Amino acid sequence: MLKALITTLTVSDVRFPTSLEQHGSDAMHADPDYSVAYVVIDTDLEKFKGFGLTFTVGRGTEIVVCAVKALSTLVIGKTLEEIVSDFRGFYRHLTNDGQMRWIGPEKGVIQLAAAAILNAIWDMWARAEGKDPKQLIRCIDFTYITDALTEQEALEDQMLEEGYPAYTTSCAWLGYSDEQLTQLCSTALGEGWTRFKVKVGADLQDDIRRCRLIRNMIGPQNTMMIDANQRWDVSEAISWVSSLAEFRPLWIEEPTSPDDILGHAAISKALAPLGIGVATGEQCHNRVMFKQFLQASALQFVQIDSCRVGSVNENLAIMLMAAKFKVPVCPHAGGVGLCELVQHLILFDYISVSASLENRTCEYVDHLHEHFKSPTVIRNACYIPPKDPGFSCEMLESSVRKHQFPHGEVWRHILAQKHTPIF
Ligand SMILES: C[C@H](O)[C@@H](O)[C@@H](O)[C@H](O)C(=O)O
Ligand SMILES: [Mg+2]
Repeated sequence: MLKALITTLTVSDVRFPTSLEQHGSDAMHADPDYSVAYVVIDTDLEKFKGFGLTFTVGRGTEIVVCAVKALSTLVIGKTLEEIVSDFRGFYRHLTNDGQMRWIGPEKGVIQLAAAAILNAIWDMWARAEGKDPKQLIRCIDFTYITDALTEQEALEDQMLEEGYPAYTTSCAWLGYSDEQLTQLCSTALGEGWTRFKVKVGADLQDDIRRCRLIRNMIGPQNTMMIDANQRWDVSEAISWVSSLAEFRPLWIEEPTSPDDILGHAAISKALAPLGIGVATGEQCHNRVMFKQFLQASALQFVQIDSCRVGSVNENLAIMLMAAKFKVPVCPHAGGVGLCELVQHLILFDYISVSASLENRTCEYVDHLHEHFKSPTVIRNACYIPPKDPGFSCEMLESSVRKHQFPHGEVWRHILAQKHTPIF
């Protein structure tokens, strides 16, 4: 299958009307419609395809779709073997095209588009190799090295049996009422969740009330994180979060502009005595910025994202740097398909890089998994390793068809109700 020649790349604008119920809402994104630019790569081998996506929150997905189309010219006509035998070279070919790099480089829409394509290539490669977690281990001859390597097998087994610890963001989106918070939090507690993220940043009194409600429900032993989605200036972040310190959040996520590395460093320094760390990464453009965040001690939790940067290739670099700086990786997930993708990265981080669960947890959001062929499996608030070969982001054809924007039946109906003409 490695010999397969890439013949076509199609990309669709697929949107889910999550804003209707305020799912995903935060202090900066009041009405997200969770969406993807969804990529399908076809080859000259019948039925051998790759599936990839990048996540967006609605309007603007059409621009990412355009960027994917522009980049597709760099992929079509190559064999999978050509790509993966010099994957570093291909990565640079895709992200450093002499003309297209001007609209990046390695940031913004063009970077999201590169991620969608690279995710699809990784999916193809994993399918070609038929990799499942056990198969990788079965390739290794452990003779004479078991004193050094049995641990790795044990880590693998532990993941297969117990899974990777997750936290939930589904209980406390900013647009949810207190009644919803209470009901969702009590259901989550019943399901065994022990870590809960609460959206903050729009109104301090609301935040105090909501954090108190959640802390009272989850008790002192469980973990709470808070997420401001870039809402504050640096000094405002420090004073606002200090007012929430009594609720003992583990971290404040995205307190200020995602580009302000020194600002994050100042916030980290000010909040350290309160025992509150800074987490960021879901809108961090690339490995260079992560390098500086780490060098400046500007974050205490690295939130890699499987679509914001250049797929597995770039996330491997970020995970290895995080390990070197001894900062835990706690990926950003949720949206559409992010949980499906990022679970692969976090398992790699645990089994091959960090070998530690200390201060580590991966985000989980309980929306839209039903649209995937191999949805994530959560057991006792842990990600259970996926068994199907691939990158787990193949969507159901019927879901793609119905949610295509603007002509799929779901959107035709919504736009007709709003009397919005379909362009
Ligand atoms: C608009 C989105 O739902 C964000 O609020 C979401 O990604 C969030 O920051 C998160 O950490 O899950
Ligand atoms: Mg966040």
